[in-house]
Parts: sequence; structure tokens; C-alpha cells
Amino acid sequence: MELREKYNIPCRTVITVAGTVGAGKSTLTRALAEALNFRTSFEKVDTNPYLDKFYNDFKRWSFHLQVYFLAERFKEQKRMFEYGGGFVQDRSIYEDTGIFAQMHYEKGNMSAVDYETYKNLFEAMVMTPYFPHPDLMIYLEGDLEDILERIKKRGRPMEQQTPVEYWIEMHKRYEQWINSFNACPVLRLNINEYDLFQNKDAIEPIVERIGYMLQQVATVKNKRDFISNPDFA
Ligand SMILES: Nc1ncnc2c1ncn2[C@@H]1O[C@H](COP(=O)(O)OP(=O)(O)O)[C@@H](O)[C@H]1O
Ligand SMILES: Nc1ncnc2c1ncn2[C@H]1C[C@H](O)[C@@H](COP(=O)(O)O)O1
Repeated sequence: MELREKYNIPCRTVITVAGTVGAGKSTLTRALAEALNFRTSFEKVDTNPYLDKFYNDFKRWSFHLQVYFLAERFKEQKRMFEYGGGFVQDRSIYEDTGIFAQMHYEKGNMSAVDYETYKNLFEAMVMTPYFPHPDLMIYLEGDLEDILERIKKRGRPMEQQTPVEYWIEMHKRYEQWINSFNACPVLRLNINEYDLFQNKDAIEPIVERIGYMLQQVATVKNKRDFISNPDFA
């Protein structure tokens, strides 16, 4: 029996994987999509026309990069819902604003006017009743030392030349951000709790936790619907 059926995960589910750079989002996205027989939505790092330039000069390219990411992420969001779901997404749209744009504004890399323009755009596109939020966010959390090790191991040149303070600041912001995130249900996963390289079966307990969480969310929603309209429940 397929894992998706075994753990009662609806075939239209949209799961987004969040976490700081190097946490293991792409690796988990790939493994999870394979296990569930879902499509993937990846960030395209190699074809991003601003990313290299941005790492060389944050002040010059912050605004351009954020607008680019927002547009790309929004197109992906549309694509996932046009397919009718069944996706695992590598990084959520909420991290662009809640982590990156805010951090670069507060560090003085983006002007107040540019930040305001970006936030207005984000709110008009995303914070509306028409925007389809994912069914679940998997948040990857890990110790700073492990994250730094993974960034080093992956070895993207633009990330290697970036001062370590950048990753420390990002790690701290992620921990604060996730505690107040409420756009969709969150499943927290510690990166030391599983090892997809050593053990292929490590994905099954993760799928089981996803299934359990989605069922809990559905139960709460049914109860809420019943209370607000008992005649139609
Ligand atoms: N479970 C894991 N155990 C050990 N290394 C991992 C694990 N998951 C990912 N990695 C490694 O960590 C690095 C970053 O992973 P990646 O999936 O690219 O992270 P992200 O997409 O969050 O930036 C890569 O070198 C990857 O091979
Ligand atoms: N919104 C963003 N602003 C700045 N940089 C970003 C944003 N989204 C992703 N990035 C960077 C961070 C990494 O260098 C690459 C890919 O991210 P990863 O976490 O490795 O998937 O893009």
C-alpha cells in the first residue's frame, strides 16, 4: 500500500517546507514528494538573475531580489493550486517577507520606501482571502552549528564568501518568526531526528506525523464548522 494511503493523506494536499538556508529543505522536499507520489516546487537558484549579484552587494540588489522571489513564488503557488494540489514545496512565500525582506530592511540594506513598496505588494498578493495557503508547513529546526556545517558542506560559492554573522542572524530570526507564524498549521521537525542519507526508511515516520497532524486539523475544522452551522454539518 502507498504511504500516502496508509497514513490517510489526501491526494490534493499542499505541503510547504520551511527553514533557514542549509537546513535540508530541498533534500526533504525531494524525499517526501517521492514517498507521497506528489509533484515538487523548487526554488531555482541557478537561474536566478539577481542572487549572485545580491550576495556581492546587498544594498544594491535587495529590493530587486525580493520582488523577483515574490513573483516566482507567487507563480509557483498559482501552479500548485491550478494542478489541484498534490505538491511539496521547497520554501514558503511567507519566509521571503517574514525573514529575508525584514532582515535586510532592518540591517539597512533596503530603504524604508523600497520596503514599504515590497510589503504593499506582498500584502496585496498574499494576505487576501483569495490566496490559497498550504495545508501544512513542515518547519525544519536545528542547532546553528549543524546548519553552518551543512552550508559549508554544500559549498555554494556565494554562500561561502558571506560572513558567518549573516547565517547567525538568520538562524535567530527563524526561531522567533516560527513562534508567531499562523498562516497554516505547522509541523516542527528537528533535523537530527532523521537521516535520509543513511536510512531511506526514515521518511515513513515523517509521513506518519504528517498524516496525524492533517487529521487533527481536519477534526478541529469539522467541529468549528458544526458549531457555526449545525444544520449543515
Ligand atoms: N538529513 C541530512 N543529513 C545530513 N546532511 C543533510 C541532510 N539533509 C540535507 N543534508 C545536506 O545539507 C546540505 C543542505 O541541504 P539542502 O537540502 O540543500 O538545504 P536547503 O534546501 O534547506 O538549503 C546539503 O549538502 C545536503 O546534502
Ligand atoms: N527572499 C530571499 N531573499 C534573499 N535570499 C533568499 C531569499 N530566498 C532564498 N534566498 C537565498 C538563500 C540561499 O542562498 C538561496 C536558496 O535558499 P535555500 O534555503 O538554500 O533553498 O536563495
